[in-house]
Amino acid sequence: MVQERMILNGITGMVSPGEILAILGPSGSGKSTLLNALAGRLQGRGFTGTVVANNKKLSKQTSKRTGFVTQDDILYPHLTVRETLIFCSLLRLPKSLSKKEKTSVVESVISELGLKKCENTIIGNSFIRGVSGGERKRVNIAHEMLINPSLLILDEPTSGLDSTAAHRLVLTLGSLAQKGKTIVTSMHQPSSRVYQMFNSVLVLSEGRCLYFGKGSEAMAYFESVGFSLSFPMNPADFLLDLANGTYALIAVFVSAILDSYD
Ligand SMILES: Nc1ncnc2c1ncn2[C@@H]1O[C@H](COP(=O)(O)OP(=O)(O)OP(=O)(O)O)[C@@H](O)[C@H]1O
Repeated sequence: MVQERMILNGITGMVSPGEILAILGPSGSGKSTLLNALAGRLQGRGFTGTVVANNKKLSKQTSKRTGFVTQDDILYPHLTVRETLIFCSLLRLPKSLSKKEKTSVVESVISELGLKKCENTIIGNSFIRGVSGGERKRVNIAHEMLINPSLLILDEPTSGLDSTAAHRLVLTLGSLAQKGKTIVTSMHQPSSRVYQMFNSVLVLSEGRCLYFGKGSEAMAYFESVGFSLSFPMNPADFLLDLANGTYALIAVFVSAILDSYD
């Protein structure tokens, strides 16, 4: 018999055009599952709850306007960046567009994602040297940008990138948001300068929502409920420690010591 398991429970949140919502939480907390639910990819697979876009239930029409950048890519190592995007545009863009129009969509996405410098470099893999890790992530985003999505969902787009490349990538996401896109991204360990670019954050801990609100107000909220910092640190690290239960453990430990003095 198949055993059922609760992966997410009682999550509520919202995000508007022009904003970046970051889903934070430790490994296994349910970030990818939540992103899949938001994209309507869990329907009929034990998913209960409601996801609405512009006050309407998700439909085929909304899925067509949703771009989903997965954690693992499936790019052809021998194609160049430009060839990859042309190939994808020929497959994904409507038949009503001519080849010339599809190519011009590719041109604008290449410049929007800052890929001009490497457009003729092959993608590569672990055996054949190709684009850098950061450029590869951008190609994945470009892949989804070809369909001009209203909602762009990204699963750990900065994993494996150094802090500078991660910051640059999130700056690009910020510029897409400024053009009116709605961005929802999971992120494992954002630096403080990346964290301050999020409009709102949703912190998950074992499938439950620990915090949903403005990124800039998270620390004040946790301070108001008794979790304050003893020294300055990256808010994202603090939230991850909370989600991992580290602070709760410290609180229990301190109270146990106090009890032993009574
Ligand atoms: N189809 C499934 N069947 C059983 N368990 C699942 C399934 N999908 C996810 N899980 C479990 O649900 C939990 C959450 O998984 P999920 O991939 O959403 O976490 P995550 O926060 O994205 O993790 P990571 O940061 O490591 O990618 C994990 O314990 C995972 O093993």
